[in-house]
Amino acid sequence: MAVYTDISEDDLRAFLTQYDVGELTSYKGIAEGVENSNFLLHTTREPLILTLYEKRVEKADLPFFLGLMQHLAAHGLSCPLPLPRSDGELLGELSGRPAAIITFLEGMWLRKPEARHCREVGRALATMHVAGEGFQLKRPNALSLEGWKGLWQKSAERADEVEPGLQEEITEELAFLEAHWPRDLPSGVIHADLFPDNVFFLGDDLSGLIDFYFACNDFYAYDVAICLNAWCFEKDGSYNLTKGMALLEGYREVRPLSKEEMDALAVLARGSALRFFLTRLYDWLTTPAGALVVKKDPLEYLKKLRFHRAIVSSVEYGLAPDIAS
Ligand SMILES: Nc1ncnc2c1ncn2[C@@H]1O[C@H](COP(=O)(O)OP(=O)(O)O)[C@@H](O)[C@H]1O
Ligand SMILES: N[C@@H](CCOP(=O)(O)O)C(=O)O
Repeated sequence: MAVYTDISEDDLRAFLTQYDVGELTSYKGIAEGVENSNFLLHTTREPLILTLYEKRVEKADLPFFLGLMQHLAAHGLSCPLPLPRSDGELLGELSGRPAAIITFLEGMWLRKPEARHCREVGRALATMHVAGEGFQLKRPNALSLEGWKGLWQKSAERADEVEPGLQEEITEELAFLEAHWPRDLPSGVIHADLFPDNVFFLGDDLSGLIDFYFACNDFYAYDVAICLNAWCFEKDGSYNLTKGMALLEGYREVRPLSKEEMDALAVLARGSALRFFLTRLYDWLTTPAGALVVKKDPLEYLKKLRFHRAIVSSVEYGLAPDIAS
């Protein structure tokens, strides 16, 4: 459960006087998520989500995230909208944390997504990439090569506690990625964390995307690689080619992938696997026992990383042989 910061009813009521949302009738902490504290608010009008921004979110980045949601919603993507306060600001403060209220998105995330859902996700990801064009604010990806190195320095010494030999393996992987990371692919605003828990469905229909708090400017194909990792592997660690094919086809229905992007998929997937491995490893080693959060397993991403190392052609991800190399 991710509620790092508690709120009192009095403080919440005082906070809400700055918004035109009706009367608060109830509120509760949400037992999901990893990064921030989220609360579901019921009012005499519509349900709302209150988010208190926590450790990994820089306050200076919040105008980017909140402005992006407004931009994407205005350009045809289904996603939550931040509510302005009576003074026009999107951001306030509650219990000593930066805080915002966003609209409630109907739907549920899928515990067992199937290939047809992966196709929808591919389409939605490409729709987001297209909708993000023209968004004026920029945010470099803090969790790309330089960020990985910083995270690794904080965990390297203790990595072998998680699996013997990890220190050497990850150090070599970082060196490989530094030498082979693409320099020039089509880029723009990416979601950067489009995992199943951030995509809502109503029945089989995708109802919207949430959690834009890792969004940044980076290669579009890197976002595709993040989704392949997050959606197309089975619990036993195997890659599901049918899901990969569906996700890539869905994406390409909305935004074409160039040959350069397709050729780069394996290295981007390695980088993406390393990125989630490193944040999970850091959290694994540092989250205090008893914290109200479910820690995610870094080794799941180590297995994915090893899978991508063995890829010789992007056909293996599900791209048709005539367009893959
Ligand atoms: N706009 C929203 N509408 C409905 N539920 C939401 C919304 N935003 C967050 N939630 C709920 O809160 C949970 C955690 O949100 P998320 O943004 O993923 O948190 P975190 O950034 O901490 O990972 C989601 O799984 C969902 O249940
Ligand atoms: N998706 C990341 C963790 C971030 O969690 P989220 O709740 O913000 O999606 C991972 O799986 O490591």
